[in-house]
Amino acid sequence: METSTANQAGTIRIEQFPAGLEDGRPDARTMGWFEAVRAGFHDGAPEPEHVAEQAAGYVADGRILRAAYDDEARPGAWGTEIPVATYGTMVHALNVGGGRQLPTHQITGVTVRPTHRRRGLLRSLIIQDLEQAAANGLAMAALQASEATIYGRFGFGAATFTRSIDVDVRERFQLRSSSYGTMELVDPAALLDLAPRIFAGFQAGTMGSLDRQYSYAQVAAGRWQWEKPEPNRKLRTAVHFLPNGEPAGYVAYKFAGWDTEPHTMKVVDLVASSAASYLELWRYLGSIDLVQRITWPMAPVEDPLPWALADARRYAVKSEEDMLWLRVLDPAAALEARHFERDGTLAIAIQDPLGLAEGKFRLDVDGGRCRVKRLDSAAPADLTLGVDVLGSLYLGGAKARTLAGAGRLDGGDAAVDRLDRLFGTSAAPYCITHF
Ligand SMILES: CC(=O)SCCNC(=O)CCNC(=O)[C@H](O)C(C)(C)COP(=O)(O)OP(=O)(O)OC[C@H]1O[C@@H](n2cnc3c(N)ncnc32)[C@H](O)[C@@H]1OP(=O)(O)O
Repeated sequence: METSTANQAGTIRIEQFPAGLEDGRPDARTMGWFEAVRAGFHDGAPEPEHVAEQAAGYVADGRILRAAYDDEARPGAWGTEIPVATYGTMVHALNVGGGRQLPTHQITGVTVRPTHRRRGLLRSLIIQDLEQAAANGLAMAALQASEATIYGRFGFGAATFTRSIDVDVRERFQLRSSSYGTMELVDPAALLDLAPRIFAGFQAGTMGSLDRQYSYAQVAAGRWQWEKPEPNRKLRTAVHFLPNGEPAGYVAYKFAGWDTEPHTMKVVDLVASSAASYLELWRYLGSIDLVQRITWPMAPVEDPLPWALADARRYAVKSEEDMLWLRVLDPAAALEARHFERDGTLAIAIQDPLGLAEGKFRLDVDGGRCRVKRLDSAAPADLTLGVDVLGSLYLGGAKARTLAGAGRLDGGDAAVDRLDRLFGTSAAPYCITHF
């Protein structure tokens, strides 16, 4: 697909194409996209020995790439085949509670060349893409934001959060519970098969989790690093097996080096399909000799670990960050897909700067299922909120009371409480998939 957009940068040609391989190499458009996206995130030029594997990963993910080209050649400038803006999408399942999964439109790899920034290129790309995703029947879009100030204007709200933690594992590290099942150090290669299997258990049981793309099993297996498809020889991996022999959790980790004080083990990936497995992974990490600290940037905000420790002060939260941002494209389909823990009724007015989710809707929740009816514009609403606020509320990761206090939604106290009761979840949503 090809379109043109006239913006303050002049006429820019936008193309949309699937990530592609030709004779085992990225095709020309995919290669140009790689060049541009790496420059956009301040990485070096793509390394010839890596691009084929990376492109194969993109193909496996079914990624669709968008690229904006400025065809006006200037002497010595980067070739016109290298886009001035990049944008990528793929679709994976989002756990929306009660084990239900909602196909979700993921946006990634958004960059605009410094020479073309702030001329409306991102705006053109994202509007075109969101409209297309909605027309294709996708009810939800998601991204992770490099800066918190960019995507609210396009209807995205922060929906899940994670903690970066340091755990002191010197002599006093001890769990209150007795051990369960067995931990085994395994060859990282075994994770190629085990990691997706274990993650499937996590995905099925964790509201807010997004299914993972191709690169995750490669990283857990030590075949790739996060930054590039190059083996990670420092990686160690251990698996938790239930008493019946089923693999239920894994941790991939690497030593930070003897020069790092305190001596630190960095968790690269940690996935547990149950709370018990989660604690066994930590029991294992805490038992590694010569290590004084474990670091992990993806801990849950409602983390059982400090409560499981004999000394909770071994556990320090270094920061808490937004992780998944959600954008409702179709309110009726998104809300009807979600599981609700309580029944109730509410009429909401949604304001959407792009018009996609604009309107008034009545929510009737019965037995965990929501039925949504569109109301006419004159109908009264209990609450008025922006579509970005709905994105933050959707998984229960933010409370209406908090957002009302911030002046982000309009309505009486009783309606705000009703929304919180309706959308409340027994566990905070949790996503450990970067994309
Ligand atoms: C999902 C992801 O991939 S997140 C990664 C995002 N990419 C990066 O952080 C890489 C470095 N940054 C960039 O490449 C660019 O600056 C981008 C992609 C963030 C913005 O691209 P641009 O083409 O300059 O944005 P564009 O001109 O369309 O701006 C659209 C609106 O967003 C605003 N905006 C753009 N970037 C930013 C920013 N970094 N902070 C705050 N506002 C911003 C603009 O002011 C404009 O506002 P308005 O239309 O409401 O007046």
